[in-house]
Parts: sequence; C-alpha cells; structure tokens
Amino acid sequence: MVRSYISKRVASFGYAFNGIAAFVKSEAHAKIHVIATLVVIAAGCWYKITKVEWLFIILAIAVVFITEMLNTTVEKMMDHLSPDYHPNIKFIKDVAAGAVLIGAIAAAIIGAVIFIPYIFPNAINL
Ligand SMILES: Nc1ncnc2c1ncn2[C@@H]1O[C@H](COP(=O)(O)OP(=O)(O)OP(=O)(O)O)[C@@H](O)[C@H]1O
Repeated sequence: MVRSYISKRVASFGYAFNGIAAFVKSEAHAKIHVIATLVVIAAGCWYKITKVEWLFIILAIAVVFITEMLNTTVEKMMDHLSPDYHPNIKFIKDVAAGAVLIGAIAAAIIGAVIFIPYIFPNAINL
C-alpha cells in the first residue's frame, strides 16, 4: 500500500520531468528561456548577488517558465480541440499570451533592478 503510493508519486515526478524536457525540446521560446536563465545564473555568480536578490531571480525565472509552459499547454489544447478559427479560441489564446507578457515584463524589471547597479555602479541607484 505505502510502497504503491510511493512508486506512484515517483512516477508522477517522472511525468513532470518528461513534461519539462518535452517543453524545452519542442518550443523555440523554451530554448531561449533556458539560455537566458543560464546567463542570469552566471551573472548572479559573477557579481555575487545577495541571498535576497537570488530569491527574486529564482522567482522571476519560475514565473517566466510557468507562464510560458501554461501558455504552451493552452495553445496545444486549443489547436487540438478546435483547429478552426473561433473568437473564443482567440480570446483564450490572447489571455494566455497576456499572462506570459506580464511574467516577462516583471522578470525584466527584476533583472534590471538587480543587475544594473552591479553592471553600472555609477549609474543612478535603483
Ligand atoms: N483557432 C484560432 N481561432 C482564433 N484565433 C486564433 C486561433 N489560433 C490562433 N489565433 C490567434 O493567433 C494568435 C497566435 O496564436 P498561435 O497559436 O499561433 O500562438 P503563438 O503565440 O504564435 O504561438 P507559438 O509562437 O508558440 O507557436 C493567438 O493569440 C490568437 O489571437
């Protein structure tokens, strides 16, 4: 009983990791996010950003990936259910894309507020 519960949970983790791998493999946006994430992590290590700054960076990375992954699932679901043009599909896809945009803008602001003072120490203090 306990064993089957644990093996089911382990399998669920496997499916979730498969989902991340499938997303990165199939979506061009995902590859760009992975490269951007690696650049940001390298910059964070290089400038030795603080613990709190790391927390914001991790949150920003997560928001970008989560919104992009949910947007991709919404797009795939809509294309599967209704490949033809429909105003409701337009609404659903546009709202999902809007969520991605909000996440990306928030991440860009967080990145700028954290890294600009490190990159340009003499610039205005953000
Ligand atoms: N079946 C449809 N019915 C109505 N409008 C649609 C439909 N498919 C796409 N659209 C419109 O086209 C926009 C782009 O849709 P699409 O699925 O191509 O997303 P995308 O952002 O270009 O995705 P990706 O670049 O990840 O393939 C949608 O936001 C929506 O406005």
